[in-house]
Formats: sequence, C-alpha cells, structure tokens
Amino acid sequence: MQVEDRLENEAILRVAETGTIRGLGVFAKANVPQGHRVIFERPVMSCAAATLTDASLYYEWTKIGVEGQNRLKRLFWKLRLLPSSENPGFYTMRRLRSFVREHAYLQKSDPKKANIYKWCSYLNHACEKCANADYTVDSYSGAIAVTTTRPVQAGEEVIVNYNRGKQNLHCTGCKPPGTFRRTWTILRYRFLRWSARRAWPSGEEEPTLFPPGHDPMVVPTPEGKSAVAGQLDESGSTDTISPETPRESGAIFTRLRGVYLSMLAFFHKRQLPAGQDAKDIELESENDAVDRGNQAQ
Ligand SMILES: C[S@@+](CC[C@H](N)C(=O)[O-])C[C@H]1O[C@@H](n2cnc3c(N)ncnc32)[C@H](O)[C@@H]1O
Repeated sequence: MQVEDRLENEAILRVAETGTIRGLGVFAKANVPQGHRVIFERPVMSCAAATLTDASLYYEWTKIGVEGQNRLKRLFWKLRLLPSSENPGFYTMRRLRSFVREHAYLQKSDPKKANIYKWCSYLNHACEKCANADYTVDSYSGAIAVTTTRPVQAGEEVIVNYNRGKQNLHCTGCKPPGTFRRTWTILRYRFLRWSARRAWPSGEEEPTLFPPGHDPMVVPTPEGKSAVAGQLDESGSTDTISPETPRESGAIFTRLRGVYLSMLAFFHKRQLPAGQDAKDIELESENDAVDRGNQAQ
C-alpha cells in the first residue's frame, strides 16, 4: 500500500457549512480517487441503540464526566447549549437523545449500539445514485470505515446513503427542496448555530471543529510538503461552498433572534391565566424547572 493511500480523516477532510438545508457537512480538501478510504475512526460516544429512552444514554453521558462532556461539546455545536453536569436533568437528556438519533450510526452488536463519531456524524445523506462514498461499521469494535465509490474532487462534499428506518431525508442532489422549506431550514439552522456560539461562556476560547493552528486549506502530502487544496467551484452549486465567503451576519441574526423571542413571549402570554404578566418569561425557563424538579426527585 502506498503512503498516500493512508491519508484519511483530517489529512484530507474538513467539516464546513454546506450552505444548504443539510447544515454542516464533510468536504474533501484534495482530489480523492475512487476506492480510497477517507475515514477510519472509532466512536467518541456509544450507547445501547434500542434503549435511547432508558438509562443507557444517561449512564454513558455521566460516565464520561464533565470533562468528557466538554470534549464532545467541542466537537458538536448542537451539544453546546447543554449544561455539563454529573447529574443531567430531563431537558438535557431529551436534547441528547434527539442529538443521538440524528447523528448516530448503528453497530450490529448484541445489544445494538448507537455510535457517535467525530467525522462520520457530520456526513450527510444522498440517494444511492448521488452518494459518492459508502461506509461499514465493524460489529465488534464499532470502528467505521468510509470509502469513496467514485472519484471525489477537492471541495466536493463527501456524501453517503444512510436513509434507513424512520429517517426520511430526501436527496438534495436530485430532489431539491422547495424555496420556502429551504429558506426556513437554513435560517433556523443558522440561528441555532449563532445561539450556540453565543452560549459559550465569554472569556473562554470558543470551541472549533479543528485543532488550533490547523489550516483546513492546507493538505499535508506524503513527501512532507504542503499542497493547497483546490478552490471550490464558482458555479453557485449548492453542493460546494467557498470557505472565503463570510456566510453569517451578526446584525441580521440579532434582529431575527429578537423577532423569535417576541413571538415566543406572545404565544406564551396567550397561554397564561388572565392577569399574569409574561414579560419576565425567559427562554427555556419551563425546561429548567422540569430539570430542577427531576433532579430533586
Ligand atoms: C449525521 S447528521 C449530519 C450532520 C448535520 N448536517 C449537521 O449539520 O450537524 C444528519 C442530519 O443532517 C441533516 N441532513 C443530512 N442529509 C440531509 C439531506 N439530504 N437533506 C436534508 N437534511 C439532511 C439532517 O438534519 C440529519 O438529521
């Protein structure tokens, strides 16, 4: 096997925003030939798949402790709004469960496990025809390998076909969503990411998807030189993104957040008994109360 055959994970991939309803995705930093193993990794978290509603996830989440939880929060922004705690409450567990449902791959061990991976949990779905890679999960160790099924160009998204069970994702390649659904999903998604970024305590370094000093555009080559990954296409295709293009504007999202909070307060107020004022209602206060109640039991 040649040295370049072993380049995988961060050596040839990066996680970036797709600019589509798929949210974040995994992109190739260099041209990858067909049949190349682009990802090989072990789970960063694992729990019993059939028991997502019972103690398994709770056990795993508390077992890794606050430090482990913070490590996962660095990898997955969707977890960042959750409090790190050795005694997570109802709300935390509910968010965690939906995260696992969305991001886990099944390991066919006995009992079946739901595994979260650093790279694979960012892979998006496409139909068999449009997918450019395939994966296998080792039923013993849970290690996952993703291999390209056709050549992938630098800047192209690595996509696999994983629509199974109850997940009902469309292939955005050959079945693009309608304008309304696309706009709504992208806005909602960006708003959530922006909130997650702001939720990180000020003064602490904001978590990134890459280690410090890592330049996602520079691809290490086997000879020890560095090659700059090819620029992404300018065709406006929704399947590729330009890393230089700033995609988020703080002002717009501040305004959107204001509108969103006013809407929440308005609907909340309608549900209150007459005379009670809703102006002090804070986001998630209901869930916090459930959390506290749960912990008190
Ligand atoms: C394994 S995660 C992939 C990472 C995810 N895109 C993110 O930003 O965290 C799977 C989730 O990505 C989104 N997704 C993946 N493929 C999609 C597709 N073809 N169309 C719409 N959403 C997709 C769905 O929300 C799905 O639940």
